Amino acid sequence: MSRAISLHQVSKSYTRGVRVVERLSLDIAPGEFLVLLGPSGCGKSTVLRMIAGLEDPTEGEVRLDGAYANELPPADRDVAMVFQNYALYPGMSSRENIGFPLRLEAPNADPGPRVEATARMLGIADLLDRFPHQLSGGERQRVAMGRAIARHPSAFLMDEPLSNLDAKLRNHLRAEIAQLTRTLGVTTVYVTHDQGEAMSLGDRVAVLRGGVLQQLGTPRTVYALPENVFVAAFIGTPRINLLRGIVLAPLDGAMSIGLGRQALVLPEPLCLDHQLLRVQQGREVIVGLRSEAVRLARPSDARPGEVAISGLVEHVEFQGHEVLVHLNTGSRPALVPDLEAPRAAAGSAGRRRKEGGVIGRLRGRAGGLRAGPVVVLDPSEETGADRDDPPPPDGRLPGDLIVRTTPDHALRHGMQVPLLVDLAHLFVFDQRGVRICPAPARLPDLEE
Ligand SMILES: Nc1ncnc2c1ncn2[C@@H]1O[C@H](COP(=O)(O)OP(=O)(O)OP(=O)(O)O)[C@@H](O)[C@H]1O
Repeated sequence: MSRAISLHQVSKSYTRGVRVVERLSLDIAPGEFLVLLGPSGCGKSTVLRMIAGLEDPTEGEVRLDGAYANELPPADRDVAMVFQNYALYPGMSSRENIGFPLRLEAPNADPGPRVEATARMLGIADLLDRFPHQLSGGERQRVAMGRAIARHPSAFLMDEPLSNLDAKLRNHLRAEIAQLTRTLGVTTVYVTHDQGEAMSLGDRVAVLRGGVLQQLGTPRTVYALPENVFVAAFIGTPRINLLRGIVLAPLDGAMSIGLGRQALVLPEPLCLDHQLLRVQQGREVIVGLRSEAVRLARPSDARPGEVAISGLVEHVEFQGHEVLVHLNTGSRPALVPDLEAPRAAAGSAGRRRKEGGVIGRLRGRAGGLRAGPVVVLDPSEETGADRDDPPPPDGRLPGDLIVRTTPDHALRHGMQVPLLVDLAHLFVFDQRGVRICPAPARLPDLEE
């Protein structure tokens, strides 16, 4: 039997007053594969542990198949957990490790047939008599999966089960997990900070930031219609280009979005999404362009909906089948604080110092957003650097725009190249980081 799992307004505090999960509501259908995705420390494991019964919610309800389950002991929840560190008993063989929970459940039954059937399913039948120290990482994780599967639980809870493995094995086991959970039809909640893993495994992905749900949707939706700049930046590689822009909507001329030294001129007649941007006239916004939204081509090659800008080649990253070109277009990048990991220490000190500055203002505007502002419009205000010469965010190479292209372009540092931006792939976010183009599905009531 596969289980429905619901969280209703669930919050968790370990320390009084500090919520690591904030009013989280999720409905996971029987047989669904749901991925909890977010950066380190955003509360993913805590959510999983509350579903498993290993942590009590401070507020809210956990429901299993619709029934209130906050007080149900872990052993009565019929869920199996798989951990990052395998958690195998070192003194037991694979056979004993896989059979252990079966012995606990039914001490008088012979676990042998189920252990062997599970091992065959996972391709580890020949490893049953080995001990954990005689197994590779991938084999250990298969045994750990076997221990979870053999019980025939009604849900799997997996906490970064692949993160200790090398990239090749990770991809391989990822495909196995996808196939296995589909075959078994068991509800699975899977925690990861790896967006690629989330996108390839999940029926739906729940993106968390600072304990707050940012978006819940299919991989396709969170990629194509991110609700805010954090989701846009967290999902997709290379990371979406985020540039500071200003909406220019003169009464007597073409509407455009200024990007520092250049502008995106919005083609007439304006589509509905661009018409709706008119109310932002004069306001700062964040422009999001994924690498596939921009191509290296001359203005004369423009297709309908494409507008021309240009960029100076700063760096060329050869990737074999494609090339990532880092360009300087004369615009300023916008930062997403939680994702600029190497900056964390200096950034948080800077944040404290600048509480009254732009961060404070943004925090104020963000209102109830406990996780703080989603975006920092000006990196120089974060770093205290010279406004005219903002350094590239740490961990990123110079340039404000990364474009993907084929390896046949002969590109050199310092070349000026023509670019075409496909406005069908234009994202615009407001100063709080909320997506305003494409327009949100439900527009606010204009009477409000
Ligand atoms: N037992 C605990 N006592 C106090 N604080 C805790 C405890 N467990 C977790 N936390 C804190 O709660 C926050 C969320 O932790 P959690 O492990 O859920 O995050 P995560 O998203 O799973 O992170 P990671 O990907 O690094 O495992 C963190 O700030 C963490 O330090």
